Order: sequence, then structure tokens, then C-alpha cells
Amino acid sequence: MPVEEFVAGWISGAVGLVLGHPFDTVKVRLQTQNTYQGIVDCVVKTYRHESVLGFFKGMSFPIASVALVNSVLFGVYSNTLLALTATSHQERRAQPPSYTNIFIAGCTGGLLQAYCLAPFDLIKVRLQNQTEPRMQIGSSTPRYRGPVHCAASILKEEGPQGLFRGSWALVLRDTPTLGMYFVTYEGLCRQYTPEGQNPSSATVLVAGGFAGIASWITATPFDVIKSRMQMDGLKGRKYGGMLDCMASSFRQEGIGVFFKGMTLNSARAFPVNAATFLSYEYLLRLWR
Ligand SMILES: CN(C)C(=N)NCCC[C@H](N)C(=O)O
Repeated sequence: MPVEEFVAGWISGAVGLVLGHPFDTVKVRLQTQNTYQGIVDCVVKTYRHESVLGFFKGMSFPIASVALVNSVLFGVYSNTLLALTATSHQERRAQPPSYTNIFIAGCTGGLLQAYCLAPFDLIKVRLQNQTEPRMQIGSSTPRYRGPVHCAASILKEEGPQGLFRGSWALVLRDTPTLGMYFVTYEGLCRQYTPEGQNPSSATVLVAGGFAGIASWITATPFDVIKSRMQMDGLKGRKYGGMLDCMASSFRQEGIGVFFKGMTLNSARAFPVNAATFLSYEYLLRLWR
């Protein structure tokens, strides 16, 4: 099994994560707290109350974990394509795989990455939702002191299954959308690259950016439900399960609830995924 794809996926995931984390924090807060009037209000309040550090809450942990998860995604995707088409990453420009095989490989990568991502994503969301400013004398202390304390508290208070809260919504979010992610990326690269050649850096940036936008737009409805399920359990249980969360969110907030955070997901998706694909392709060409 070729391992370069896993390593390239790891590094490219970390690059993308740093670029996108401030967008992600604002999005998570808008999806799970009803105290903000919109993106600008959330940005202003976060900055005033918590300084610029507020936007980077919960980032240290994902930088290791999301990179790991990205390595699972890209590694499983590439190795599934190898199993389906008997072509390695280098051979795929000369013998392009069908879009059906790309979609199946992307869904497989998405499914496995969702399982690995579930506990890390839950901890990230819980930490991002802590609005207490850091290190200010006299201010109330946040419930979780950091990722390890957060994981230990969830294990103690909610049991091991607490760490996987929202994982069904995460699987439903990531499996089809990651199939679409790789199909969009490949489709755009093929469109703008002469046959048999490698895509230019500009093509990789644009194709990666649009693949990110397309996948995140379609992922947003389950992203909202996932974030709400992950926050449930913190102060008792509000939802009887994923379907109950969908029904009660819809009843209380209307259809618009499923699109909360879509603008931010899309704005974040372009730079994150442009950088992710560019570093991924660059590393694989470097090691060839
Ligand atoms: C729609 N979904 C779930 C995705 N496209 N996932 C792939 C993640 C790529 C990058 N680390 C990111 O966070 O955008």
C-alpha cells in the first residue's frame, strides 16, 4: 500500500486547517448559539470579548487530529482508486479513472475519515463554543481547560459514546460530499489541462477551491445537525436523536436553519481546499 498519499494528506491537511480555523470558529458559534445577529456581529463580539485569540480556540488539537484525518481521507481515496483501477497516483494522468470510480473512492475515504474525525471534531466544537476570554483575571473560568481536559470530562460525564455524539450526522455529511469533492476536483483539472499532462498550480488551486465550495455547500445541512448533536449533552439532553434534532430545529427555526453557516463554509472552503490540494499535489510530485 503506497504511504506517500497518507503523508501528503497529513501535511496538506495541516496547511488548510490553519488558514480556515477562524472561519470555522465563527461558523460553529452561529450554528449552535442564538446570541449572534449574523457573521459580522459574531466576528465583532468574538474580537471584543476574546481578542484575536478567540478565533483560534480549539485549533491546537485539530492541527494534529485534522491532519491525521486528512491523511486517512487522501490515503484511503488514493488506495481505493488503486484497488478499483490498478493505477497509481502518477499513472492517473495518462490513464484517467472513470468518474464513477472517483466517486466510489471519495465516498469510501469520506466514510472512514468521518469515523476517525468524530471524537476530534466533537472536542473542537465544544472548545470553540466556550466564549469566556482567555487568561483574564476576574472573568468566569471556562468549563474545559483544554482538549485533554475536555476529552476526559466528556468520558467521565457522558461515557465513551459521548465522544461519538453526532457521528451519524457526520457520516451522512461526509460520505456523499467527499465523493463529490474528488469528482469536482478531477473534473475541473481535466477540463483545464491538456490530455496526459499534470495540471498547473493555478488549475490545482482553482479546482481545489471549487471542489471545497461544492462539497461544503451540500454538506451544510448535516453540518448544522452534527454541530447541534455534538453540543447536546453538555447541559442535559435536548434531542432524542438525529431525526429529532432535525425535526425540532426545523419546527423552531424554519428551513433556513439547515443553511446556517453556509456562507462561512463556502468562504472558508476555497482557501483551505486550494491550499490542501496544492500542497498535496506538490508533495507527491516532489517524492516521485
Ligand atoms: C464537505 N467536506 C466534509 C469536505 N470537503 N471535507 C474535506 C475536508 C477538506 C478540508 N480539510 C476542509 O476542512 O475543508
